[in-house]
Amino acid sequence: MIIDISHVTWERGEDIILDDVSWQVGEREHCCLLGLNGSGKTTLLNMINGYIWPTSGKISVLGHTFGEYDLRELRKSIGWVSTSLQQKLYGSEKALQIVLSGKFSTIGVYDKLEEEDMERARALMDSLGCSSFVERTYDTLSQGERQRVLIARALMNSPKLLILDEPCTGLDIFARESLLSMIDAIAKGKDAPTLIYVTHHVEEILPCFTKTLLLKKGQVYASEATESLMTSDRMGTFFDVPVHIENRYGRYWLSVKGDAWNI
Ligand SMILES: Nc1ncnc2c1ncn2[C@@H]1O[C@H](COP(=O)(O)OP(=O)(O)OP(=O)(O)O)[C@@H](O)[C@H]1O
Repeated sequence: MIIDISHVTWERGEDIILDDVSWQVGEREHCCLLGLNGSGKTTLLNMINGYIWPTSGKISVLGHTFGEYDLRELRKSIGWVSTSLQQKLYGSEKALQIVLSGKFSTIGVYDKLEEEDMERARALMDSLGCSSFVERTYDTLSQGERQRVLIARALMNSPKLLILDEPCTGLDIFARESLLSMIDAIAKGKDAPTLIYVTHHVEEILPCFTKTLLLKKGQVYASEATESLMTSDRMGTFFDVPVHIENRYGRYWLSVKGDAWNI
């Protein structure tokens, strides 16, 4: 089992941020995590990466039960691409350096690099369409270019679990589709990591994400095959708004029914 979360609750004062959450993800069972703002997605990811500890319940990631294993070691096998990571990086660093830092899961490179690390970083950048800006500083890159650099960085360590937290935020529609096709290629690759894709948008759910966890107000609303969740009825009840879901070319497209806000 890649992720095994059992009856996890996280309380902050009077507030229950995660409420009796259970979630299992098997090997290469690429999964989407969908929920509106404030539903608890980031909190759950912080927990999977061992940055916060549950008030109650049990967590095991990559077969290691929390509390019995060195989390710093565990994090080396998890690639995590998120906005908070973007904010921590040094803008003056070259894209190649940023990718190389993924080997040590550090911000900046302080350890010795081997020739094969350089080769791997360049090959990853190549496969993610970053070869034209290898030597450019991070702060000169567009949002789409930055996301690709961060994914290359996350893949440096050949992680077993790759978490992509809203990677399409701030991308235009073509940059989004281009990034999604790269993510699809990673999911289908030989020795692919298990992917967790976090989003607010059903349009971004690629066919490779066969399972979906719907999180609502800190609770698991549903965790099952994506196909069975992506119906107008179920998503309308999930969002508490009448919606229409269409499947086109294997992707789901959501529109809010015209009278939902008396438009
Ligand atoms: N340290 C904390 N102390 C108190 N409340 C917190 C803390 N961290 C998160 N919360 C609250 O928990 C709820 C869930 O937050 P979280 O960031 O996990 O949601 P999210 O689904 O990632 O939202 P978004 O899509 O907007 O990023 C929010 O109401 C947030 O204010």
